[in-house]
Amino acid sequence: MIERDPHGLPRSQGGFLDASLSVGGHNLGQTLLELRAILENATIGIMFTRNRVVSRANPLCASMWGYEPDELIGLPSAALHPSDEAFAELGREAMPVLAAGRTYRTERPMMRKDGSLFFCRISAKAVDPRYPRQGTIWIMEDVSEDRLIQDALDKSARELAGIFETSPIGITVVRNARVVRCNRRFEQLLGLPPGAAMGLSVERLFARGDEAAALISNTYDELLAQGYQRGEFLLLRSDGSEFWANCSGHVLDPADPAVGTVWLVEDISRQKAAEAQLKRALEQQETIFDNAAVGIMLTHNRTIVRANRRLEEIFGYGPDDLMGRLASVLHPSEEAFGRVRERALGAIRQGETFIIEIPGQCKDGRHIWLRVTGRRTDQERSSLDVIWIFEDITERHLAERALVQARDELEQRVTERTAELATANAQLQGEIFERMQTEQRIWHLAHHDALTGLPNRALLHDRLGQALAQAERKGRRAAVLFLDLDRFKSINDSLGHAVGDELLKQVAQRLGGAVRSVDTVSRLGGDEFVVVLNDMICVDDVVLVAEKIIAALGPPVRVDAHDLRVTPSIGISIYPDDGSDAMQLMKNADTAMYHAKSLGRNNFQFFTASMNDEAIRFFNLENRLRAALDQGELVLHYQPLVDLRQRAVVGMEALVRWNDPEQGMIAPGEFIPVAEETGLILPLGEWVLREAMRQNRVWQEQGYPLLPISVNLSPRQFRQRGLVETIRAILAETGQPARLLELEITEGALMQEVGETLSKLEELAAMGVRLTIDDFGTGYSSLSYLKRFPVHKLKVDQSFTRDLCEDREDAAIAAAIIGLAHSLELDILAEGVETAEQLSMLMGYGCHKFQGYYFSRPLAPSQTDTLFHPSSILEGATDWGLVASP
Ligand SMILES: Nc1nc2c(ncn2[C@@H]2O[C@@H]3COP(=O)(O)O[C@H]4[C@@H](O)[C@H](n5cnc6c(=O)[nH]c(N)nc65)O[C@@H]4COP(=O)(O)O[C@H]3[C@H]2O)c(=O)[nH]1
Repeated sequence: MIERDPHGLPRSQGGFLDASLSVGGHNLGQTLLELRAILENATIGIMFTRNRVVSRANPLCASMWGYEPDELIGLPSAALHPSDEAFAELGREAMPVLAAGRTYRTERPMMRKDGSLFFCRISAKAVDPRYPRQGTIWIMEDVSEDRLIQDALDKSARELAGIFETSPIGITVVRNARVVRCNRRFEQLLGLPPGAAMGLSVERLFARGDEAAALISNTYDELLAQGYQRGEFLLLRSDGSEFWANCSGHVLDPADPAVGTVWLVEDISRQKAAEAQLKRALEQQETIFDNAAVGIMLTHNRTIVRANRRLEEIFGYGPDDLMGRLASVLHPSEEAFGRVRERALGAIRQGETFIIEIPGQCKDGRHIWLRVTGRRTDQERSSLDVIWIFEDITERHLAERALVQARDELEQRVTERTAELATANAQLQGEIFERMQTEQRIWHLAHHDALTGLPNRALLHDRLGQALAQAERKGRRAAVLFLDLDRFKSINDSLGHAVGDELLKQVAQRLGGAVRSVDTVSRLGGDEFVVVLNDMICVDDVVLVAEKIIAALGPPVRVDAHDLRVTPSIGISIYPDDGSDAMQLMKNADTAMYHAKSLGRNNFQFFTASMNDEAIRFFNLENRLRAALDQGELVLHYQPLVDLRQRAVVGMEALVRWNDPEQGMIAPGEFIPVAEETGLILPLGEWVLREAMRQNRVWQEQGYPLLPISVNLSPRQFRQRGLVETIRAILAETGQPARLLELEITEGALMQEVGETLSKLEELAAMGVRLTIDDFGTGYSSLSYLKRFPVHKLKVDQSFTRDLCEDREDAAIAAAIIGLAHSLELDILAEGVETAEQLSMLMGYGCHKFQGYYFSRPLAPSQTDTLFHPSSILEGATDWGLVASP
């Protein structure tokens, strides 16, 4: 076995490795010795491995790994590595290279014996690539220190690169006036794409190209002299726009300026713009200050340090006169200034704006009014700097004072006027109240009957309209009761208006008591009343009310000393059966009322269609009568008035007839009431008067004896104004003496408006006209009046004559009337005498003058034989032996 040294080489002493050993002529021993010397003294580690075990290593290797030289030989190669994985990785990388006979190079961490690591640069090569088992030679170098330096260098280079690339400031390295390096920011500032700045001439970067060269050379000179240079330059972007840049440059190596310079480039366009803006603002502020329309003043601790032109103008000072003076100079007095200052200081010290309106004093002593605004300009300093604004409000102040004065005056006037108005208003209120009361009175008067206080026609229509609307809404009925008091006219005529009025009042009260409060009782006028019954469910209810009314009016009405009996005739129309509107219903109720009257009074009648026909007939009759009057269809018949004692005709009564071409002769009973109601009686009556007088003249001219003619005067005709004049004119016209005219007036007509009647009768009597009371006994006559009236004759109404023989009461009345006439020394005539019995009885009562069919019917004027010589006169005279009497 060959003895080996710690490096794995055969030991020389006592072995084959000595200088004498030679092979093939080479001195092998010498070679080995030289090799050992190399290994032992090499400054790099040399190691041989075979089968992943260290087979030989020089001392440096041992010291590098911290082993004793002997300890390395035979050590597995893996023990030298930090881990088995690191060793395996090296193997994977190195094996292919070594097998290819090439040198494998690497730098890797290795692990010392003590576990510490060091960095090793390695070169390895196979001893014989053909025979891997021959092993591998490894050249090792400890590069840990280099490595640390390099790492530090790399780190700082990375940090610099990071700064370089992320810097918000453009950075460029310039060499020979060209950009040799720059960061992205630098390119962005110039508007260049990445890499485009490289190699650019510095001159190209400047906006003013012509100035660039001089600028650059100056800058460079200073840069080189100081090693540092800073300046603001106007640079040019690639798109032609310009920007201001702050550029600071450093020489990279002052010892060798040729290495170049580094420049930091910052865009200060905004800053420049802000500066320009600030400058402009200051200039503007200055302009405003100088030209402001208000006075502006700056004070420092009460001293005026600045004042604008306007302030000087306001106070009448020259330019800069106020500078350095105390602010009190602008106030009327030191005390006034002190007071203002005291008030202002609190607010101003707290940084608030102080506003006040005060008087100020001009240079010439004149006082003006000012609005002063003050505000502190130095918030932090201990001294007090204040800006004051002065507005001259003298004119406004004066105007305001004038206004206040005017307002005060106005208020005074308003107060006075208000008082006046209040008085006027109170008066007005009073007047309005009075007027309202008057209006209410007027309304009441306009809508109520003055006598009874009942609703009048106008209000009735209103109420009726409401009742109909209500009935329609509820699907009920309403009734209209038209009520007329039978024989009221007679009472009125005979007992006077006062009695009649009182009677109507009491009737009104009784009617009101007979119906419900919701119903309406109204008076149309005269003795006509209308009752409206609301909300009637059936016609039977209406019957009940009508009966209630008749019952209510049943008991006699006490007026003065009279017990008056009035009975109603009631006509009823029902809504909607008898008409859909107020007018129709009223008309139909009226018609029904006439029907009730014609049926004997004191009863009620519902409207029927036949009644309506009757009304229509009445209407037609009126029209026809009017035409008849015009067309001369009226004629007069005459009936003789006989005096049996004289056995002579002592007068004629004119009775009108209507000779209708279609109907023949119509009796006055049919058309006189129509004429009376419509007013046609006035022309008709006048015609009768004229015709009667004319006929009498004709008879006189024919030789017949002079006889008075009796003419009927209807009540309306008698009341007619101008009646006396008309009669006088007719008598004159026909040439008849007044004593040949006898006027027959009914009792009722005479007893109306007694005073007027009396004067009219007296006028007629004075004229010579004779007056007869017709139908005596049917109305109410006051004996005292009878005595006073210039009446000549009474006519016993034919109703008493008719039943004289059968009815003792009628006989008694006839006898009484005849007796009355005698006692009043009035002429007496009984009408309607048809029989000898009647004649006999009447003569027995002392009546000698008669009119009736017994002597003659009314005849046409041509029948003079009968009219002037009624045969019955002689017969009567014979029968009753009157011929012999005187
Ligand atoms: N049953 C019966 N009747 C007899 C008898 N004798 C006479 N008469 C009728 O009795 C009426 C008497 O006239 P009167 O009482 O003035 O009543 C008159 C009078 O009030 C009125 N009248 C007639 N003509 C006129 C006139 O010209 N003017 C006015 N205002 N009224 C007139 O018409 C009434 C009726 O007149 P006439 O139909 O002509 O009726 C007349 C006459 O024809 C008799 O024996 N028996």
